Amino acid sequence: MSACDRPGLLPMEAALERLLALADAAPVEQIESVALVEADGRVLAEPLVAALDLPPWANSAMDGYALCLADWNGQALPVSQRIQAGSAPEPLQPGSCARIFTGAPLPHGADTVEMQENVDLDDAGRAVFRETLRVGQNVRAQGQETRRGECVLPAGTRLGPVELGLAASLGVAQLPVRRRLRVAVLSTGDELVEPGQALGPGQIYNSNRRLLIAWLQRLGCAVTDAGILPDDLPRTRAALGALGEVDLILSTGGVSVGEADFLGLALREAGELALWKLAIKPGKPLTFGHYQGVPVIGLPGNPASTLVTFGLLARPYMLRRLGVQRVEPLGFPLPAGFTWSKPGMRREYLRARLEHGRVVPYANQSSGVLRSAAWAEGLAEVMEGSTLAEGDMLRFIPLSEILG
Ligand SMILES: Nc1nc2c(c(=O)[nH]1)N[C@H]1C(S)=C(S)[C@@H](COP(=O)(O)OP(=O)(O)OC[C@H]3O[C@@H](n4cnc5c(N)ncnc54)[C@H](O)[C@@H]3O)O[C@H]1N2
Ligand code: MOO
Ligand SMILES: [Mg+2]
Repeated sequence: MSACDRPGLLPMEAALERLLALADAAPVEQIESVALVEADGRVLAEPLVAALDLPPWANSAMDGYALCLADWNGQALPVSQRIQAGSAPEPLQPGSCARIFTGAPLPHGADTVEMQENVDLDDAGRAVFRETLRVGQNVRAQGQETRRGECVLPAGTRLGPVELGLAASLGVAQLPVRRRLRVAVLSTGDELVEPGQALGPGQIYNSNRRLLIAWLQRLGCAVTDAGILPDDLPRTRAALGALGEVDLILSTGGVSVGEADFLGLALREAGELALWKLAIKPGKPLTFGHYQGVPVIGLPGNPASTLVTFGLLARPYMLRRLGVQRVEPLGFPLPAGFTWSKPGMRREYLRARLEHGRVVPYANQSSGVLRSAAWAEGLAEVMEGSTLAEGDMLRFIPLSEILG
């Protein structure tokens, strides 16, 4: 029996497909204009079209001498002007060359730049060109990077340092972005206390809350911290109903089959439990539903399960709601540095790192062990039903690809 055949266990692709379809059906459409300095991590709402050529004028790629090669007879040329970046040159005097520096505008009439290392100055201060020259060498033509009117970034681009630099290079000071996704974070569990407090009997510190809030902030979300919810059905209902205007409720814990797992129960009772048991490990009891019309993603409470399901399912869902098209991490193939002899029913995401070019998993893969992810550099994907010998290829998803 494969994982796909196993009753009630949904394969990863099917779960993601469903989540993305739900996201497509509930897009965040509002747009706001933000200064570039505020735009890191936000999602571009309209295509960015160049309003000017880049570069705006031909300029020199080297420190050296600019000349008109067509008019040159191979003789030493007098230096008729000096052009620094930021200056406005005179047209090039016929029969002369111009001293020029990197990024300075080419004077009208010049078509070629020779780097200064290949030029000598004779006793009369004329430039002697030692090497063969080629028309256009070391010249960055106007519009060679971008022509006015070209789309340089499509709508739905997630803005990062490169995109912001590109927008700045085009003189754009403000960008239209989708408004922030408003996410409420709920931690469920009677056993949870916050760091800084004393641990009572049976209690543990709430780690998921900090993990998720930091991650959501990196994702550009507006976060409502809804604190800790006790394992109690009436209070779960009340808390879910009191979260105000949010686009998503993200909870951890309380979604498995235990008698104290009330999140799933509250959603089922409201008639809006949509999901699922997934064929992935960790992360099997991921839950999706709505509460009074607001989407709810119930992440499994075990911290490594929270990490994997948020990174591989909730994060893509959230980005898609903002209009990002490619939302899944790509990862890349790498050879396994371990063997896997027992094919599993669920696809496994091992917290792993690279050692000597091979993927090595953390020794303790229990889904309660968050330390595994702090040690790891990525998630090693072991497909359901498969075995691995050392050197077999698997997909490695760097944590850096999903953490942000
Ligand atoms: N009989 C079964 N029991 C369990 C199954 C199952 O199929 N049958 N699935 C297991 C799997 S797999 C997972 S994953 C967990 C998921 O459980 P829940 O999502 O209901 O989460 P809880 O039971 O509330 O907590 C699980 C675990 O994680 C700890 N936890 C919860 N929240 C936090 C937090 N904010 N910070 C740190 N640690 C947290 C909690 O104390 C538990 O140890 O269910 C299995 N059981
Ligand atoms: O599927 Mo659970 O998340 O392994 O512990
Ligand atoms: Mg439970």
